[in-house]
Amino acid sequence: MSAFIEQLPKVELHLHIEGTLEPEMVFALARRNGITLDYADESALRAAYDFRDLQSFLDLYYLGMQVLRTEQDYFDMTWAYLERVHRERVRHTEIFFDPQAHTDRGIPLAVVVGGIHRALEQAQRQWGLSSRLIMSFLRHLSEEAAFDTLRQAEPFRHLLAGIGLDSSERGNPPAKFSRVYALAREQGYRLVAHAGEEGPASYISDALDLLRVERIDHGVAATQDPALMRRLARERIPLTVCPLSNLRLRVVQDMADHPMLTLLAEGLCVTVNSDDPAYFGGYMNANYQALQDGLGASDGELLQMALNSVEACWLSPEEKAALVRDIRAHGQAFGVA
Ligand SMILES: Nc1ncnc2[nH]cnc12
Ligand SMILES: [Zn+2]
Repeated sequence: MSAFIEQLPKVELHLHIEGTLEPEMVFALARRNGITLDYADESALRAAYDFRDLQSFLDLYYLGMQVLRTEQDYFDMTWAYLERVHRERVRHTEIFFDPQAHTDRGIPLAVVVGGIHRALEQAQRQWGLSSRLIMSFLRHLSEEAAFDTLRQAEPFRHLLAGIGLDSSERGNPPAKFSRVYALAREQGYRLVAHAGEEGPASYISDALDLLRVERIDHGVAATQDPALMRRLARERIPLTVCPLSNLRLRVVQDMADHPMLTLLAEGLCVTVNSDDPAYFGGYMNANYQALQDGLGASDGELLQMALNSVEACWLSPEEKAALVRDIRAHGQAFGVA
């Protein structure tokens, strides 16, 4: 691991907290909750992490999170992630959770949000590691179910910075949720959506025009549409790109084919993120390292991506300025402009 990457101050903007459940924790929580799993042990589960596409991953992701039952389970999962990324010099993180994947199993939203929020607060107190929480709707479910979830979230409105849209992209276009997004916008939520991961470039334009999102999660399909790329660059719409996720879900066949540096060279506000690190082979450092090793990204390009993450995040201008200073000082210490 390069010392430049290890010590670089980082911001994460695309992380599904349920995607941080390592097989060891899945088994520990299953034992604690008296749940029998279909896999013999941790290594059998890990061996199943060989994905053909997004759906084959999602099937296992929804299965793994069924071990989460109590407020303490949600705390432990979130705390394990925060401890890990604190060691990787992550200074700020914006975290997705999938409420419907829990409430549909009978877990109250108060349990889910309570456990996650308690861990986020402790990380802020203990290490000054700041965070925001983003509630993500499952796009394979109905518009009505998303409306219902938005209503259920009302008591927790003050703990939720924004809403997102994830799960099976193809066949579930942004238009399906335009009315839900309009209501969430009225309620003061910030808006993001997954678009252009497996789906077409038109889903990116639709997320901008129909959902009015301020950031696109993934967005790598933008390379299919030069006019869209120019628009994303001109409007400085951030893309929260996840290199190892794209490789493991076969969005790209090889890291050498990844469009990250093309997007950066075209002037887009691209950022580096881990998506579901327990499933895709690495947290933040590993994603930066993969761009360097597999794509030949220079330290200067990685520094620019780290600065882009600060630009794209939801901290105050003062907090952003402090982070920019630290990232630039890190660059100077390594002789990178
Ligand atoms: N990469 C991804 N795409 C869509 N939905 C997700 N849920 C968790 N990870 C996801
Ligand atoms: Zn994602």
